[in-house]
Amino acid sequence: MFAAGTDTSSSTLEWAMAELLNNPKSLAIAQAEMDCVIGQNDIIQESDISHLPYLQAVVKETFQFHRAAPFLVPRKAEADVEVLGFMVSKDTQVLVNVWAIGRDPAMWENPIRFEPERFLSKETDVKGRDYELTPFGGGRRICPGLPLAVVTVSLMLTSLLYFFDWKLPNGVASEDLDMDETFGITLHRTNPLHAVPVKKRAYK
Ligand code: HEM
Repeated sequence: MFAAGTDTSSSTLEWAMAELLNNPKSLAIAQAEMDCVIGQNDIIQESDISHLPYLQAVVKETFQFHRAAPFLVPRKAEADVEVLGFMVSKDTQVLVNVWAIGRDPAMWENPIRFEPERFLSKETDVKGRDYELTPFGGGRRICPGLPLAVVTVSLMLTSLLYFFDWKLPNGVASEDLDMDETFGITLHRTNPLHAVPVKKRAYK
């Protein structure tokens, strides 16, 4: 439970920050939205998230682009079954490559570009009903931490962007930020993100 709940959320948050630093226009839009919605309250509440559509789109785009569990949890076929013309025999172990679904141009326009805007005009959600976006899996074994994870990633990201501006260290240009991925049970950045916070407002 601890491994399933911590590594996945922290890795998703790190990817979200990396993508925003790599895409300064998206970062500016997300921060401007927070300045407008949360204003000078200097405190963030869970209820603010529902008023931050761009932030929600950034979180969804991070889930779509960097699936924390790229192959979900292995399944076993209960019976012989045909899937898309392939015969899967009873008892075969099946891995669902949701990472590849997230990069499939047949499913997504510009799949390898970080574009939160794609979610502003779509109802697609991560709750296991839209098969092109299942970062939490689906069916009976869907991640039980889904609601908690969506809220914590959204709140942590909002806190980082509302209270701080962010720079890359040592004059690294945003477009040069290394975005290499390393696969395992969970998917990580190959090199941890180094970013410099610049205090923007005080926490009350
Ligand atoms: C960004 C955060 C997270 C992501 C992307 C994520 C993703 C996943 C995925 C893909 C699965 C497998 C589902 C399947 O194969 O259909 C899973 C299972 C699981 N997750 Fe999460 N998870 C996250 C956060 C959490 C949190 C916060 C908790 C608990 C507090 C949690 C607890 C679990 C547990 C217990 C399972 C195993 C469920 C089972 O096998 O029946 N996860 N998660």
